[in-house]
Amino acid sequence: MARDWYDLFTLDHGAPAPAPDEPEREEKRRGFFRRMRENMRKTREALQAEVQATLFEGDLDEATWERLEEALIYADVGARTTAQVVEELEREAEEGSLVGGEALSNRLAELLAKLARTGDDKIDLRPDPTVILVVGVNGTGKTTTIGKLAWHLRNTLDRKVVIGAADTFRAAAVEQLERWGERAGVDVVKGPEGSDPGAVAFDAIARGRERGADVIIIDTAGRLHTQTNLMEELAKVRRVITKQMPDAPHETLMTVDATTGQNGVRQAKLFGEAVGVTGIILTKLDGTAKGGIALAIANELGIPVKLIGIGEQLEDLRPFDADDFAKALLTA
Ligand SMILES: Nc1nc2c(ncn2[C@@H]2O[C@H](COP(=O)(O)OP(=O)(O)OP(=O)(O)O)[C@@H](O)[C@H]2O)c(=O)[nH]1
Repeated sequence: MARDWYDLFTLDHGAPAPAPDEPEREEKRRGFFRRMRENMRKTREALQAEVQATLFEGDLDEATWERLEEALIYADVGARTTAQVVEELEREAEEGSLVGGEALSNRLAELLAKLARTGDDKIDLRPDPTVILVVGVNGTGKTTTIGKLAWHLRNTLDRKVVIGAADTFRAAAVEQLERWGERAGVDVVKGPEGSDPGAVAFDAIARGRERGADVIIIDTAGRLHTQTNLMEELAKVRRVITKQMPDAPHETLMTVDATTGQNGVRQAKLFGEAVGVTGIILTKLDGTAKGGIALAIANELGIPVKLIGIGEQLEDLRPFDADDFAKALLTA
């Protein structure tokens, strides 16, 4: 059942985070799953009708597989990923190992989950302090996601967190972070408006170390005058961090807005090439019928999705679990 916050992070000596008692944890995981399923209603309903029409009703012929492919492509699972999954399902159905709509749709969920699992999908908090760089295009939910992540690190895992407000391009982003800082009980380090983002990142790490922070999260700009400027600036922030701590940043997370569909896949590719993204945070899955993009990013770019956003509430940011995600997409 649903991966939770305790599963996502690797803590001291590889030990999992101290979690609540199993029954309480299990209850929370069930709650997570229900909420995810409910909030991803748009994608689920769009897919479900087609899965019902293709796998549960009528014969399995050429037209069935084509219609299923169209439905998955519409849900933004991506052409390559869709082709792989449907080909495999068709092959297994022809061999006779899958009989009936339920067996077929369960297998479809399994195949989708398999493709959505890629690379290391945990976040290693063993480096002391752990530096997490967060990048992503404006409006994709970067600032609010950092706030929620800081809240969970502080309040669910009892980690000391410092946030560096290196999005010096947008004053409102700094204010937003400060509000989150107060709410989560974590320090926010900022510079004067328009100051050098590298300098803010540098100060945040220095301050975090002085204060004995376990985790330092660096916010960055999502828009500049040109895209080239932005990529250069992000690469520079990264270099400043590495100069100060040779093995940092330990994690570079990128927010991608699920409602932007395949455009999000292109963004992830671009940022990945410029700053070496190690994990995706896919936001706004609640507002789209195209939630399949999580599968396309993982399978086509080989970057693991580590967190998903399924709404604006604090509890709507959660660790990504490929099996649960596929189930939430396909089960009635
Ligand atoms: N429905 C929904 N809204 C979200 C989710 N994540 C973030 N948002 C909302 O998206 C809007 C933009 O979020 P921000 O955090 O300001 O985005 P940002 O990427 O930091 O944008 P800049 O600060 O402009 O770079 C806010 O209204 C958030 O509440 C999500 O998972 N679902």
